[in-house]
Amino acid sequence: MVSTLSHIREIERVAMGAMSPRDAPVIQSWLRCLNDYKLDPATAQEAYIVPEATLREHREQAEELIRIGRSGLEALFNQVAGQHYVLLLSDARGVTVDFMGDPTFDNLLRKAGLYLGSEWSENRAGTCAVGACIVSGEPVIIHQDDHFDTSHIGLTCTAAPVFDTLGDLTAVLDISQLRSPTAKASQQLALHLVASTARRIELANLMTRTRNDWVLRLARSPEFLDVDPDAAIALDGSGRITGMTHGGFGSLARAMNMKGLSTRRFIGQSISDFFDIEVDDLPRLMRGRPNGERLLRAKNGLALFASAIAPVVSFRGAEEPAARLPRALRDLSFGDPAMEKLQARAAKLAAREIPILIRGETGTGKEYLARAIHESCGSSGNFVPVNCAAIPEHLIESELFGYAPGAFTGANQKGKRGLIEEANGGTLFLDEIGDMPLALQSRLLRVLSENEVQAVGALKARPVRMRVLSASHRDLAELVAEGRFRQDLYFRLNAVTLALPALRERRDMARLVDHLLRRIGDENQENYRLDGAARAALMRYDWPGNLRELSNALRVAAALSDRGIIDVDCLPDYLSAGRKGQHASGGEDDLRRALGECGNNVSALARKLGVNRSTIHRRLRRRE
Ligand SMILES: Nc1ncnc2c1ncn2[C@@H]1O[C@H](COP(=O)(O)OP(=O)(O)OP(=O)(O)O)[C@@H](O)[C@H]1O
Repeated sequence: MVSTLSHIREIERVAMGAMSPRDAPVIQSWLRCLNDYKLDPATAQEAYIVPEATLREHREQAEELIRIGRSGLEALFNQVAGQHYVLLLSDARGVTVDFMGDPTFDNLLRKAGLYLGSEWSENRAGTCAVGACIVSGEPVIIHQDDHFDTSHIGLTCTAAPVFDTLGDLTAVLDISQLRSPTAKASQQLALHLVASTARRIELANLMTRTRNDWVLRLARSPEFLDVDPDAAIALDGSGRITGMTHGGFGSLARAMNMKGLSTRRFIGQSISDFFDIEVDDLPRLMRGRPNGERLLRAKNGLALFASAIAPVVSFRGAEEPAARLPRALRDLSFGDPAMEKLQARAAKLAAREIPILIRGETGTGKEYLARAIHESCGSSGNFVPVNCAAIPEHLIESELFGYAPGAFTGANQKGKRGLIEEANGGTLFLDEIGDMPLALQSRLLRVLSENEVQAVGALKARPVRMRVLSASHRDLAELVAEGRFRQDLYFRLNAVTLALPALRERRDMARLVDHLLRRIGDENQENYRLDGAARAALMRYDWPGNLRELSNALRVAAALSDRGIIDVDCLPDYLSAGRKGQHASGGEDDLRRALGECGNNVSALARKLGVNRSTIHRRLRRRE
């Protein structure tokens, strides 16, 4: 094996621009380690295993992926049985959420980081298969001293990406060995195995998530059409593409001479834009017909075998589970599996006084969900939202706890009832709870454990009883680990977590858009309709501002429409131009630039981005 010193020297030579016989992805990753993450090849760092609470959160968020990926992992593990391979399934942040390895080597594997909870992001671990795959989105072999960090140069690791149906990287499947032959070519079979398992996981994921849609399986050879197709596409009732297996469709798109591999470009477009079929032709491609008849042709002439699977649940059927939900929780989603699961859990929890932590990016509807839970619980008290990030720090205490008459100079003579008391008998919704100052966290904890509140300057505490819902877009477990959030309060608020998916992850986008348009139409007593190009632009966009941004964009579009027809000109410029908008989830420098463009007016920027003012303030503060 290569010595540590010669490895460091080689990386230094590459940094100086020397030619290297190594593969391009390895060199690119080394340069990222040096230039972007400022890693030092001379400083070896052992594999990092995240704390147990963090692992639990990552696993909870990847619950469905783990379930779907499991059988793929098991099949692959059986294929390589006896060869001392270890399989890791990591999430998009590089944390290993599922693992399969020989328990005899447990200690060695854990030390090498080939274990549950190990973090293989490139900026932490240096060049490694999982990290390089996350950055490039391509399958990759990182063999022995391809690794950047000398701690890992004994390992061989091969990884393939797993994309969700909309084309976002959602996981990485990795196959590794502690010891292997010196030649990198020895891992080619591993590369093939891991890539085909990733393809199957993508297919299984598509099949689970698109129960209400048609699925069109495509293969270049008729024999594999029903058992192992090259790719699959999901289509809604009008023939619009709602999802696909990314890896498989990417290679078919190449064969169809379509430039640009991003499958996002296809979402929302009609199937007849790419193939010589209409939605009405799908039944003739169903199983049972001879394979020879199940042919379709791409626009460039490429012939493919196709097998269509009808929606498992009809649209009417899809409404049945929703009908069993309390009214307030019903129109939260329209066939998105993750949201349906969340709605069912929320309905069960609504009736009990269990504290719930709602997680989700800005604008995903955390407050909307909290209100729906409150309305479903049958209490007659108030719903009192408190945005902990928006209230200035010196006012939070008196706002929340209230104050006694003459408690401090400038206070109202009669004193003031705090928001906690306002919520007595109802629901207190603590939004952005991660921004609550530490000193007040202790006081809040006391209220929750003792069911009484003491106003500022008051001699006696008053009894209160309410349900507490809280929300954060930040990782509270991380704040706890950093000592910025009290662990006891975290456990008290987080009896259970409901995680709202980002809009770009949702599978019911088309129906959600129709629902929001219907709602806007009811308010304006008008009927709105999107033309094909406008709908495609909406489907393609990333929606960093989530539901708030979407709902604002539709409101503006409705106002600009002619006789209710919404075309691309009615959409915000950043949508109709097809570029990604400048948005609050981008870098803080982008945010400063965007703020400058709005004349440093935070309200104007918040309106433009479709987020709350507090979100902008918070992100700017984080930069300071
Ligand atoms: N399921 C839904 N159906 C329709 N509109 C929704 C839904 N969820 C949220 N919205 C709308 O989206 C906007 C944002 O929702 P909300 O304020 O609840 O998000 P949030 O996650 O709490 O945002 P923030 O992180 O900025 O506090 C609101 O205008 C709300 O009415």
